[in-house]
Amino acid sequence: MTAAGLSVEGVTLTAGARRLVEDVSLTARPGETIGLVGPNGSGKSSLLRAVYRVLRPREGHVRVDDADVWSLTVRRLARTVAAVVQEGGADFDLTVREVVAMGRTPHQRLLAGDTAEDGALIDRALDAVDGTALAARSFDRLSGGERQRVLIARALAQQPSLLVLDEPTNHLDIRHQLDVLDTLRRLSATVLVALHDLNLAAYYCDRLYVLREGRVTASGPPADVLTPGLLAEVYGVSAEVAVHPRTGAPQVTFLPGERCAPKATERTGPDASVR
Ligand SMILES: Nc1ncnc2c1ncn2[C@@H]1O[C@H](COP(=O)(O)OP(=O)(O)OP(=O)(O)O)[C@@H](O)[C@H]1O
Repeated sequence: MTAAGLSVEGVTLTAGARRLVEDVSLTARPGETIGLVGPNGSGKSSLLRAVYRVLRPREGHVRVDDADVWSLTVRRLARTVAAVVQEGGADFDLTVREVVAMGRTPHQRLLAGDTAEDGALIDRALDAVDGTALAARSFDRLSGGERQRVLIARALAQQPSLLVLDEPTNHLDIRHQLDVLDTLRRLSATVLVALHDLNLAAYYCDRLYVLREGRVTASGPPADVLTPGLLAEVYGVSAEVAVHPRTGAPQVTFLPGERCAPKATERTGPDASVR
């Protein structure tokens, strides 16, 4: 598995007359783990959809290793980019192992079955999400968290150069959240992941992009981005941020009794520097 560079350049996404994302630029160097954070409706899922080529930008480009994603064949795209998305819970009527094996399809010749190497990759992907014991179970009868882990295993089996994940820790208990994020962190692939949990984002991501109302409002290493001022401005919450003495990562402690309103998006004063 190799890692790809990602370059999102001035992307604007629309649905009818509505602008979902406006003039967003983002880069990921090969092997980086990039976190997308921001309030509900800020455009994270829409931006991810543009990266895995479901939403075509109205303006701008998404390039993976310098190739516009819209110029790739479907097969080439599937060998390069894997996605774990929120709407991925389709009814498959397949066993867990069969669902994970679907990740190998882009690498196989037409009608060729799984090779021994495919089998080993499927086993390894299942093991990485603590899913070996689920292998013979019906995917449709799994719990929400079990399904989520299996869909992550399918993406791992795909051996992508770029892995795009929308809230992959949704439905997972804390142990499995940490296991999944540890696994992503160890991958050589480039990872773009939308996360709501700012402390997990701070610990696992090399850099963060903060979206607000469809625009990037701040970006950089977590320690630079996750400041009390930014959290008040973007989320309208009071928080303290300290470097945790054991993990070395910024740790956000929310102060629920001191909620404040998010600031208006118009930036005319000195605060414009957070952009
Ligand atoms: N197909 C669509 N038609 C109209 N509006 C849409 C469409 N898809 C998304 N939106 C709107 O675009 C905005 C951004 O949505 P998006 O799902 O990208 O946000 P998000 O940051 O992922 O939110 P969340 O954290 O709640 O998952 C929202 O206001 C949403 O209602």
